[in-house]
Amino acid sequence: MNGPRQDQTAKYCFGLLETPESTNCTSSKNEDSSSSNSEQTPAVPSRLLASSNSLPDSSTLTSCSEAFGNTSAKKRVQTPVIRSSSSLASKTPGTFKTPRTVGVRKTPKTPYTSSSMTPAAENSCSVIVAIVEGRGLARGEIGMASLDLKSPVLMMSQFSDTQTYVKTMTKLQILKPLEIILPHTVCESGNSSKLFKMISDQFPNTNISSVQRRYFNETKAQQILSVMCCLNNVVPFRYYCLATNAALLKYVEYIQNIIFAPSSLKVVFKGSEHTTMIDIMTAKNLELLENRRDPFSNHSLFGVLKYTHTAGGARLLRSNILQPPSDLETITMRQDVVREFTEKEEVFYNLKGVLSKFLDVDHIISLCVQIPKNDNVKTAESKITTVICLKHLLELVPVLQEFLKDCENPLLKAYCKTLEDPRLQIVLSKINSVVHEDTKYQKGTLPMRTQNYSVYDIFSGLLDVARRAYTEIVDDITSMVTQLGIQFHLPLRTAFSTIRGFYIQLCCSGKETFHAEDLPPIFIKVTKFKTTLNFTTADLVLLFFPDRVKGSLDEIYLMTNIVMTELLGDVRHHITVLYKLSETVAMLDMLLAFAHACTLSSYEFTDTLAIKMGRHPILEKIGAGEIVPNNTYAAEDCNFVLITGPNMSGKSTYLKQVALLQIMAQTGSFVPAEYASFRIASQIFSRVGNDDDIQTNSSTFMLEMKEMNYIIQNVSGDSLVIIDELGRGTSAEEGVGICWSVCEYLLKTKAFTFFVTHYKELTSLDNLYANVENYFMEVHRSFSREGGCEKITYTHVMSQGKTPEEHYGLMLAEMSTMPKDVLHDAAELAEMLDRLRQKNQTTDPEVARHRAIFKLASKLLQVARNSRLDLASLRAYLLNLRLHSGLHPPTATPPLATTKTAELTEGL
Ligand SMILES: Nc1ncnc2c1ncn2[C@@H]1O[C@H](COP(=O)(O)OP(=O)(O)OP(=O)(O)O)[C@@H](O)[C@H]1O
Repeated sequence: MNGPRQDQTAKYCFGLLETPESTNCTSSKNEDSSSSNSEQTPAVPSRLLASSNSLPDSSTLTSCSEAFGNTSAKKRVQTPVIRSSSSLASKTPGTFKTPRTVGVRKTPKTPYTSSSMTPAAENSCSVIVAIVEGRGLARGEIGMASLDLKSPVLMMSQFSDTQTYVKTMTKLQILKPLEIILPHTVCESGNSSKLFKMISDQFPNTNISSVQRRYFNETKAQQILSVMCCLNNVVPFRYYCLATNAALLKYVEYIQNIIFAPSSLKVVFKGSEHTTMIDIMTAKNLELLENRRDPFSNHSLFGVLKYTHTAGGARLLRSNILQPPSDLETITMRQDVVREFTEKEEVFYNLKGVLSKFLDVDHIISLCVQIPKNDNVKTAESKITTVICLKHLLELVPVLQEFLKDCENPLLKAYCKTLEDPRLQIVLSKINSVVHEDTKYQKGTLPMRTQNYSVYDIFSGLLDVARRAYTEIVDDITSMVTQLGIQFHLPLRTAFSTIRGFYIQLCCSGKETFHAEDLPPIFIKVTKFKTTLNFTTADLVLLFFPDRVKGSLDEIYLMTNIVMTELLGDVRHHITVLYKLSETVAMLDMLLAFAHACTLSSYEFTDTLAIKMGRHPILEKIGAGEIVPNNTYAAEDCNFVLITGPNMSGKSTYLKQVALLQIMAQTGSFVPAEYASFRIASQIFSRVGNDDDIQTNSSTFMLEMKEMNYIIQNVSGDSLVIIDELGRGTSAEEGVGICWSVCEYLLKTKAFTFFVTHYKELTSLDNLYANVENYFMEVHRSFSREGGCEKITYTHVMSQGKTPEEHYGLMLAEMSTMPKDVLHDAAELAEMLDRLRQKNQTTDPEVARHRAIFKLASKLLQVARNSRLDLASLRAYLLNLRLHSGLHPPTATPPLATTKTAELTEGL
């Protein structure tokens, strides 16, 4: 064990070579605390320091070096805490920049350092938490990493949260952090995020520090953790929680000055409460958000369900697919809503109609809460637009409420009540006191600009004059463009963009196509955008743009800005009700989308997974050819389903179908099946991928092993696991060995596992384990006279038992142009190996008897838990069960079902 790993002392290196200076960090801390000049902060290993940019523009921010007892906060605001040692940085290849941290609140009292621990410190907080939130469509996706300085356990979690951040706050309450680290972008003064504000409010005694967002880097985290994690520890493939780890670990090293030994850190992944954890690889394998082959196609689960009309609804759908709820009450409540929507067609269409008019509520809220650093025409314009959009939203609220008022579902009633909140109307009347009542939100920059000056003439005649001047100018431009259109017989129209100003647009999407070259020379600066040609004329540029138009508009905006700033200040007092509105609209939109996608949806939640005639939802969306439905069954007595069958018979499709239907059911959506019963899964795992991971430089085999290790370490009794062709990246013997031991590991758990394999040896697992059930994909062979060879027809039907097909790989190969003698030799060898294998596969009658007893006992238990039959039917069913148990000779009594689930059990 004298390899290089041992030489890495208590230090992880971010792609840097180790140098002796790095070990001096701890001892230098005390020297640093007496210094007031943060540039000399020796707490940071100087060789790693790199240049830092200017600090966030905020007078409230104080330097993190306060943590080390420095006093001159003001000076430190101007001077970055961690500075580069340029000479050293330039000498070190690939120097890693240090996280430039800024303590937003007071000094954290670090109770524990790697070198000392006082008794008093033992009871105090010692957890440092890093949090990051996704952006754009991923907003609400929270990554969290926490490290208890008292024990080297790194807790990671990633979950979807609402705009009220209930889950985040709950988690923080549990963690009781000493310090919270956030990306600098969310803490910037005047531009701080809602998450930052909530944390500051709810954790007034916790230090909050900001770190440059670029340190929330998932690739770096993987590098760091690969060095720092315990050898058997596996890090989940989840982007945001990984990203937080990079910032957290770097922060702990540089600011708390704590360095962990390599392979010493334990990583624990904790998903969010009441949601199912789906790791990023599984999300990719199952094509939850994106089609694997074509990222732009909508052939993904998200694409199947995306009938949403609002951005908030789409975001909610996305996060629910990635993290479906796992608490029964939530799911059944949603199911009931979807059912009500499907039953009440009028309500469905009315709600759909009004929701399609909604704008992105979250975006409008964020515009309302952002305070620009400087006021200028652009920010003034944005404020007016925000107010008009908000007015538009609030005017839709009573309409939405009206359509919901007769709904019976408690969830819909609660949403209706939210919409009744008088604060919504208070905000609207405040807006109406400033903006003309007939001002309407309109699509497009030009119409919106015209609306923007529909503010009451608070400044008596002044604003009116400016407004009139602007209208005249716009009228002049419009008539000039109309004239040009008549002159050149072209369908021209006036257009406007903030960057370009006024310009002329020619639409080329109709019957006639226009090319830039064919335009008369009067038209200049021609650009093509999708289906339009955009251009201007010298007259338009000279006469109207920019000064005349811009001057009058600027005047309007600046005058209106004063009013708008005051109005938005008032709106912010009622911002919580707007967040609630946003949540309501998003949830209604998502549930309506589920109702839209609904075809048949009859399912319940029990302890059994039983799907009758289930179909693959994405395959169905693609709509190429007939979809063959299949049944699925897994229960306590049969929680391990082993599937064999020839290539192309539909095994992988079937596996994914099971997981996709489970996810759909847990989101509250329909499932494409005749009937289904699900057991709520706390985690869904998959090992399906077949690509080499170039990014992490892993071979196929290495990747399979990593993924399997992750599953093994995290699987629990209520997980759903799908595994496709494990072990194919190595030799057949090793592959069988690995598969066998993985199967045995999973068989010890109560997880529902669906395992697809080509290794026939594994089918004899059912001799040893009564909870293994073999299934196979049926194919039909026929002789094709035309081709003079055997033909295979794929039925895609799954049946119970082991596949009778032999050497199907060779059959497929025969269809290729492989030389006949090579194939002949291969067939002979395969047959020889088969004979050997069959010799070892004999079923002991005693084993078979034990198996039958186990099955009967499990079925009886299932009946006791789920039966809803009357006494006579139950008696008949139990008699039938005994007769078919294999413990007595069966008679001709037809099977009777207790519930639909039991019916399926029999059917399968
Ligand atoms: N139930 C089904 N109904 C209709 N088409 C199906 C069904 N299942 C699979 N298919 C189609 O059959 C083809 C092969 O399916 P799949 O890749 O799942 O087979 P496989 O058995 O996993 O193959 P291999 O062992 O080579 O990986 C796919 O094109 C798929 O669209």
